[in-house]
Amino acid sequence: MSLSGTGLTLTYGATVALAGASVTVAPGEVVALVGPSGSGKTSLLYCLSGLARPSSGQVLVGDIELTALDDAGLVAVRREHFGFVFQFSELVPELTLAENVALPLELLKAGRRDTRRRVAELLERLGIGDLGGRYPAQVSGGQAQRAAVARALVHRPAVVFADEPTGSLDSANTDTVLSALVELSRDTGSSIVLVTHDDKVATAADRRVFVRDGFCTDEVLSR
Ligand SMILES: Nc1ncnc2c1ncn2[C@@H]1O[C@H](COP(=O)(O)OP(=O)(O)OP(=O)(O)O)[C@@H](O)[C@H]1O
Repeated sequence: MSLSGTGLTLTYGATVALAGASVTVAPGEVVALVGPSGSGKTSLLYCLSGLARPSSGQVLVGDIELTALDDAGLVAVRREHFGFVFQFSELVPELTLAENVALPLELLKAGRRDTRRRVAELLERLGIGDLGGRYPAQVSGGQAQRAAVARALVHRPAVVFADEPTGSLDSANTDTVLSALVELSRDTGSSIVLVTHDDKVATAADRRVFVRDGFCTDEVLSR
């Protein structure tokens, strides 16, 4: 599914976070949003993913107009078509890693056996196959972030949104988490929209989109 945002604006009181930003992400494409601090990268990611409503502009996911949906419609699209990875893994502390990874499939009412198989396969591929029974507090930050990547991809979403997914990791864990995210998304055909300050992470993307003063366009980027 392609994803596009057109003419997105977002204001917080007197602060203009987005000033008419436009970006299109092709199916399977990995796009890094880069730019100075406060330029609007996270705001853009939030508007594209339905975590925030733009003040004006349009977001299309395939032929679904995200910006026209009510809250229940937004939740349904996010559950089925999107996956999320944040800077700190934000796993549910009361659930084991395997239970955390299974959550998106359970919300979509997937069968129990398929869920168990898919969760085990992903944990294995991420090198944490033996940690499925542990709770988030019992694993390292890098291991928790790998589980967060598994959770974002378990339901084969159209788009994974990742806000500083390696921002809290050392360089070895950054490499592991980043390559897992990109490789697994190739398998599932998911596109990735990621916000990063790390040049190495941005280089792993198919394309970089420069956000400045709440603005970006695909034309500027392709220069
Ligand atoms: N919840 C909020 N309330 C008020 N202002 C906000 C809020 N979120 C963001 N802003 C403001 O909107 C602008 C864009 O912020 P945003 O977080 O999108 O930038 P960013 O490029 O992701 O920054 P960083 O790289 O520092 O994370 C900034 O001026 C910021 O202070």
